[in-house]
Amino acid sequence: MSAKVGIAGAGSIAFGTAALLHQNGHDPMLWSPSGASTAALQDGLLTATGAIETQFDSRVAASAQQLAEENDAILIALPGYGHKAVFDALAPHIRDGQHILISSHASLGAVYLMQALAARGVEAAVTAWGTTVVTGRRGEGASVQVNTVRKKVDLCTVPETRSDCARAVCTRLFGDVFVPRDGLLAISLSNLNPQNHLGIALGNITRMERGETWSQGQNVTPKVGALLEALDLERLAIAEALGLKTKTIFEHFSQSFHVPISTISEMNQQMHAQGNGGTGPATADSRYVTEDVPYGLQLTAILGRLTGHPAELHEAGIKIFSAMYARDFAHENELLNALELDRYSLDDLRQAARTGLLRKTPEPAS
Ligand SMILES: NC(=O)C1=CN([C@@H]2O[C@H](COP(=O)(O)OP(=O)(O)OC[C@H]3O[C@@H](n4cnc5c(N)ncnc54)[C@H](OP(=O)(O)O)[C@@H]3O)[C@@H](O)[C@H]2O)C=CC1
Ligand SMILES: CC(C)(CO)C(=O)C(=O)O
Repeated sequence: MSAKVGIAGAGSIAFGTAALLHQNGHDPMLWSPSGASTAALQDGLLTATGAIETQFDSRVAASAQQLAEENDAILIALPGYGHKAVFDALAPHIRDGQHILISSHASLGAVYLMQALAARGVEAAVTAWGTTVVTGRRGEGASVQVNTVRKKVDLCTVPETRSDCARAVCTRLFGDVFVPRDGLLAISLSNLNPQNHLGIALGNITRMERGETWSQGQNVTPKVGALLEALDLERLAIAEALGLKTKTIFEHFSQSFHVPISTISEMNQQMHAQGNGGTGPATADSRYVTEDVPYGLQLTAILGRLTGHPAELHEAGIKIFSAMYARDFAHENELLNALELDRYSLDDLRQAARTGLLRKTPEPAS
């Protein structure tokens, strides 16, 4: 049966995911928070090329309220720095039993949203994806180039009692690609973009700043690849300390970009050779830094400190980019700031990762 899916966002992932939903027989509706990114759909068909080839007339929402009210499920598909504003706009209109999917989840955003819903007495299931189900870039007008449809996407749901039901919903909408993970901390640690983009942006910052057109995969040279592998070891050490299973960087590139396992540099050279190595950012004002540093690296750094496995390269990346951009990326994260994370212990975070609600664990009576 065809489902109505509201998509908050109208950029590359929103368009690509709408195309996948349409291809799977469902009925997407897009919402652009400013209205700017859906303007091209007023008199144009959404046109996908690449890994998905389709063209259709997409529904467009005029407001967050319309998006929530006219759809069965809601997918959040925009950069992490827009999540809080979009959750605040949607939360008053979400109803009992509705499914909210976050693609990709950033910085315990699912907890922020669950708490807003709990304050209204609404019981909805919030599902966090470790990444996106497609990759791509929006092109001219209402077009999107879909570079890849992933074979595996990690997910978890809060409250965890809704996990099976939420996974069934995701599978019906997007296909049998979802791998259940053990709560929101596992999902946070399974998003590899922040660490990968740290190495890629650091190694290519002058290209970005000068607005050059450059191949991302080809420029994961052996030394950039070695940095990505070292960053990965920090992330895996934190996951292990938390008793959580997450994929390695080698599995990530192999499952997302369909290349055999080798060194990370060689895998990226192979992606470049087969045409899905992607194009790197042509501006320093890129989400590879402005999203991934505050909304990705920062949480890994916090978890590293809490578990006694400091993520030194991640921490150094936050400091280096803060110096380059003259910003304080460690304190820019609107979601973590709103959750006041430093008031809570690691055990409180572990609970919240399953329930969606961040509460102080009562001190044992002395
Ligand atoms: N593109 C890719 O291949 C991949 C992307 N991702 C992740 O997926 C997510 C979406 O990425 P992508 O679609 O490429 O990003 P885009 O930059 O294309 O997203 C643009 C959308 O984000 C909205 N937006 C931007 N800033 C804000 C803000 N401050 N408040 C509210 N809305 C805002 C825009 O709003 P408006 O409509 O008002 O202009 C627009 O709808 C990101 O988290 C990204 O890291 C992960 C893996 C691959
Ligand atoms: C290009 C790609 C797929 C890999 O870095 C990506 O994750 C992004 O655009 O955010």
